[in-house]
Amino acid sequence: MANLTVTRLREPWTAPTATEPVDATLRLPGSKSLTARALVLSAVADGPSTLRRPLRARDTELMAGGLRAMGAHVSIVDDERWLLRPRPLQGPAHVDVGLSGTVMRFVPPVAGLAEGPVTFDGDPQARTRPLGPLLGALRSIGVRIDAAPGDGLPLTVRGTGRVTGGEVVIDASASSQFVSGLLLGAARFTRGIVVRHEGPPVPSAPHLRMTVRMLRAAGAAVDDSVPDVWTVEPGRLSGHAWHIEPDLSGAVPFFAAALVTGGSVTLLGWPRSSLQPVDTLRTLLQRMGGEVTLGTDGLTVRGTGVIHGLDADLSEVSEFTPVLAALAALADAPSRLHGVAHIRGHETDRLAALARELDALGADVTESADGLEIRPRPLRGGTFETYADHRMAHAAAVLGLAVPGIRLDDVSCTSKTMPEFPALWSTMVAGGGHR
Ligand SMILES: O=C(O)C1=C[C@@H](OP(=O)(O)O)[C@@H](O)[C@H](O)C1
Ligand SMILES: C=C(OP(=O)(O)O)C(=O)O
Repeated sequence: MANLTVTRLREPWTAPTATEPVDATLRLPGSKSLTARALVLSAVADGPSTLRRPLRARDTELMAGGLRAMGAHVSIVDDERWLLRPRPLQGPAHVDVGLSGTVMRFVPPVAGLAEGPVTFDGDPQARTRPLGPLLGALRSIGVRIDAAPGDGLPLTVRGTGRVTGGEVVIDASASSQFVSGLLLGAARFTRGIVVRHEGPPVPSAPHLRMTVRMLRAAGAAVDDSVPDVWTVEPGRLSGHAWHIEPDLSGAVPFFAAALVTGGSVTLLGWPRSSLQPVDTLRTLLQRMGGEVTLGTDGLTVRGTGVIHGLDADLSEVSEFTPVLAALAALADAPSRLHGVAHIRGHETDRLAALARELDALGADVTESADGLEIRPRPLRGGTFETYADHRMAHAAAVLGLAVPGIRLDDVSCTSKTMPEFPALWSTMVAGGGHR
């Protein structure tokens, strides 16, 4: 099966160093996770949906492209509004998953509902990301799938237009996205679905709550009252007007800049009640020395001139690990970040990559099975490899605020979730960023 992915051109970048505290008010792009779910739910709904302020980035364009390839009508009215009209899902189709966990885990269950074969492949690193438990679960509810040895990409879902559904048992400890993927299309399965997780804890609980809340908003009957069991009744989903919140994980490096420089960063457009784990981020940043407030103008983080070390289980918010590790390397005391064994299966093995790159800059880092111990030391500039991982690039940018001469081998990986990252970041550091 051909890999149709177009190779990205490497873009080296030297992270700008801050000569004064940042003071910025920014509007950031929409949440990747909310946009991905809104697209999938809209594709299996009965009527048209709109997405207000969605994320326009590689991951969500690939999601839209995959659904389009199977027949959904996705139109980008403008950057503020996308329109999705569901159509009968059909193969033959090809879905390029890029390096996106959401595309590779949310679309195959939906492809089971298509009539005809749907092939999936992605970037070379995508082929090493865990997928087997999801494919096994889908097979157990009647979906035919041919996959590469090791049960990963490239693969073909041989859709028949219907999925029987019913009860599945899965070990979702490698990724919460297995469960979210099974649930998102399940209202359309003949018998709905009961997903029962068996194994070490499922990470990323806030993302599972997001899936459940968005399914309910689309009209699905969902029961998540029993720990590790999720039930979606068969039924129709209605079209919905989705309002996409700004991306919290994408916001983390900008907030970190306030801590590193003793400055202030306000992100506009934060809802009072969020589907993302804002309170967890607030607690973590406060423990590291920041002041966090949610006001009428947005979410503001102020640095107080100190960065404290942090001992924290990050299993619920593992996406934050790279940037928090960068903060930890600049802190006034050692840190222990743990509970995140599964991020070895993210865009890259993030624990190994962070240990290697922080070490190369002079930090004293010990990698454990499920985390990192970081003992701050004076850091020096040098090349920082990003391993095609947007959040490694974010971590390097944060370090670069305080350490001159940090050169990223490639910053284009930030296009996965925020193509405007290098420009926004440079504007913020140069003293701009007011809107
Ligand atoms: O469902 C989602 O949108 C996500 C779930 C999490 O995945 P894992 O549970 O694999 O960490 C998170 O890290 C990822 O960036 C987005
Ligand atoms: C783990 C991440 O992404 P993905 O959705 O590709 O798993 C991430 O964005 O940090």
